[in-house]
Amino acid sequence: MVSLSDLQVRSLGACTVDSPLALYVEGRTTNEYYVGETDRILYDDTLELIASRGVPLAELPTFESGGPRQKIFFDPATTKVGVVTCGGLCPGLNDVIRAIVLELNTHYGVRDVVGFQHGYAGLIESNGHDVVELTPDFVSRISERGGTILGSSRGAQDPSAIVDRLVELDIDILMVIGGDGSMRGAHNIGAEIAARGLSIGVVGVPKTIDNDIPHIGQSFGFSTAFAKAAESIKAARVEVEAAVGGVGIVKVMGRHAGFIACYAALANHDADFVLIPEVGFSLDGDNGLLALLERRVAERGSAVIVLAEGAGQDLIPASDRRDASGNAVLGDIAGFLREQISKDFANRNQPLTMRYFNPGYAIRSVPADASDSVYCARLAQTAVHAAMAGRTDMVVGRRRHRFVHVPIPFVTSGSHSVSPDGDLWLSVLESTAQPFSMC
Ligand SMILES: Nc1ncnc2c1ncn2[C@@H]1O[C@H](COP(=O)(O)OP(=O)(O)O)[C@@H](O)[C@H]1O
Ligand SMILES: O=P(O)(O)OC[C@H]1O[C@](O)(COP(=O)(O)O)[C@@H](O)[C@@H]1O
Repeated sequence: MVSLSDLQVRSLGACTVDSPLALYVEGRTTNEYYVGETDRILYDDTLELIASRGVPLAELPTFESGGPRQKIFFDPATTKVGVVTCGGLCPGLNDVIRAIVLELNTHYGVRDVVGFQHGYAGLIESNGHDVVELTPDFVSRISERGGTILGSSRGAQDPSAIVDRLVELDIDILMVIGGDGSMRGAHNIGAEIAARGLSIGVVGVPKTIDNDIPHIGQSFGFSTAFAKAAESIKAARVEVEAAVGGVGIVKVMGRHAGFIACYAALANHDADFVLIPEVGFSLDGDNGLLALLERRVAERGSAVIVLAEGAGQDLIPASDRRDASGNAVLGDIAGFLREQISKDFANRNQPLTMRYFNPGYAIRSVPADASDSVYCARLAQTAVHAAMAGRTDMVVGRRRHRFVHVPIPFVTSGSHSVSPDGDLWLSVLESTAQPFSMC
């Protein structure tokens, strides 16, 4: 088993760059390691993860740098590429589709690009969805619109039927824009392709508005989404300040991760309490939400609660419902809090004006902002370079300002969430109310 300190010793010169294990520090302050021979990059957290699984150093999986290759695998003149978007919406989907098409056309001369409609369902012939021809003209202005021009869906689809369709349509590369579920699907499709001995590449561009995919840094569209969420928090602040005993609840998406709630709360200073799935909280007691809220409203006249949808699930009856893809359907924490707060204020004879905001779909359906738009384009370009070079069963991501190739199993196992001891959460606590949810 290798420890991080072993690697650090090696990185300081114990190995030469000719050794397959050779590591040297590329930038000592960033804690990233560049494997000279393979043009691969390692990071502390990856090394720790791998070391904790007891993987021998020689077998360390590493992240290959993204970018164009001198040798490509597919002949652009005969290559046909399919694009699909799956799962929930996210700002920037159309930017990614656009940039994939333009990169394939402009830099590689690939003219045959098609889109499958409504997620993996569009790859099942019997569902009867037409295939859309994606030309540079067709995609040139699509990034001005939110959502995805291809449509999306949830729900299990048979990888074998999908590969049948890819073969039937002569697809050489399938580009999947989707979240962890989509990438599990992409991995299964890749396995079916490998089992049949076919040369069809499957390359992913990871998508999640919740920003909870591990190993890829910030996901595209997230920054647009939390900026939009911040607008609702501001609106809630205006409303509650005008009311007598104003309490605002702004529910944002975030099934398992509270990044949208935290970043939106930090973007301006209108939130008093931020509730996220990663940090439990209680309603009752001196340090419980109800007492803190009552004090806040008594002192300042109003309060705004930013609530990630996955927060406080232990306080309400568990639901055994699942969505079409098998994701657990969350209990209605916002409804529960509204009820409890109303009862509590009534019991204390304290005036209350409740304002409830649920901007979830409004947040994720907007077009990407300028920064996300550029990020989407760069991710898409990296994905095209990887795909044309014959890479498969991988996604692209940006880590520490660098575009890399990440094997799909890395992004479908583990999770990325707000660390209760980390800088982000501590900043939220400093800028909002008491650390009640740490109890
Ligand atoms: N565990 C899984 N194995 C294979 N395919 C899956 C799995 N989960 C989801 N999928 C496929 O990925 C698609 C999108 O998954 P979903 O969980 O809804 O969204 P996301 O990709 O955003 O996580 C679904 O339509 C389904 O076909
Ligand atoms: O109503 P839908 O489409 O099922 O989406 C709701 C869910 O989608 C999300 O935005 C995440 O979607 P993905 O898992 O597809 O990325 C969650 O935050 C939210 O719970």
